[in-house]
Amino acid sequence: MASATDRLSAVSPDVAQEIEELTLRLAKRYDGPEDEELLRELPVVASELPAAQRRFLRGFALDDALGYCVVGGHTVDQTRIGPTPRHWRGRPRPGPELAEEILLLLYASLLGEPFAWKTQQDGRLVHDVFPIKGYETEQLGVGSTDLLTLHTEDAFHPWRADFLLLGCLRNPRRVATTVAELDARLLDPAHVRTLFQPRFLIRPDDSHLAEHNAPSDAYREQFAEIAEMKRDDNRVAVLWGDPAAPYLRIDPYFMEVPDGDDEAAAALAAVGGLLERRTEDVVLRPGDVLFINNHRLAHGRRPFTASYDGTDRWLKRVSVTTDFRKSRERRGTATARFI
Ligand SMILES: NC(=[NH2+])NCCC[C@H](N)C(=O)O
Ligand SMILES: O=C(O)CCC(=O)C(=O)O
Ligand SMILES: [Fe+2]
Repeated sequence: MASATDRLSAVSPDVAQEIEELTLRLAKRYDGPEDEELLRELPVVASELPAAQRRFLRGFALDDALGYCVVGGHTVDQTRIGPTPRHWRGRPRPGPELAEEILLLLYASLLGEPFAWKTQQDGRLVHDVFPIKGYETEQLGVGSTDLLTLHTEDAFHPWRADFLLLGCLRNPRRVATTVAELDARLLDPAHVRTLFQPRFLIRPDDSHLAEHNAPSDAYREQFAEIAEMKRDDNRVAVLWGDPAAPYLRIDPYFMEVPDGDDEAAAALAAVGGLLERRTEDVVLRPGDVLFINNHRLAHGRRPFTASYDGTDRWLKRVSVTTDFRKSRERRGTATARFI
């Protein structure tokens, strides 16, 4: 078992203030989270983050053993960021929370390159996670009243994130993010063998649907591809890598097994059930950054009732890849960040 010190790192109030000064300075200098100059500078400026936290994250990434860790203690100026928005579309850009977005991007740059999808949140680099009216029962980050079921982020996609960062701006009613790591020793070896084989159908989750994005002709091709993948017979393995400590790729809500493959059905139920039984709650506080190893952790969110009065839970989300080349064919230019 990992000890709490492996999982948690906190910056002191003094250091938090220095970091806030840094990110506020950067927020003045750059146009927004997608500013090319900012993105180019990220790893250079990230050297101004405290050595202890950089070392902590280096261990998290290199050791590749834990599913998640948290760096906490950052300052979030509740007055400056303003009320939790009603929607991520139609907001001033940049928003008053640019400093917090930059903090996430700085941390992201220590792990790899931040990237995003043309088919999610109208092609933004930093996503919002807050409840939106009308989406209560959706299996989306912007849902609320239904449990957000355990998933690998963008599990359907071969170029899914290696790391996922969730930065908490506010969470007054202490709604938990759910986390589940896999201990494959607890699975029947026959199930493990099956899970290593490409016998599982997986489909894009609903956040990539055209109906959840503003109509954009520019990305017509990408949405058509998502629609095709929804229909496709895309068969993947759930486990891969080191047989003794396999990586995980799972989103049972959007998965099936081919008709008649009872072995695959039993194995998928077994791993899903194990993850559910081992699920823990992580309640993020403002100023916490949750780092997810997207090959080791399945995550989700407990159900809650939104108030839509500006005080709702508000997180920011950034995807990170350790290998930009694998998506190069689709990114137009070497520095383009949208797949
Ligand atoms: N099991 C699931 N609900 N998977 C989809 C997760 C939500 C998705 N990542 C979003 O941006 O909203
Ligand atoms: O709200 C959370 O804590 C997690 C959200 C999430 O998993 C997502 O947006 O994909
Ligand atoms: Fe997620």
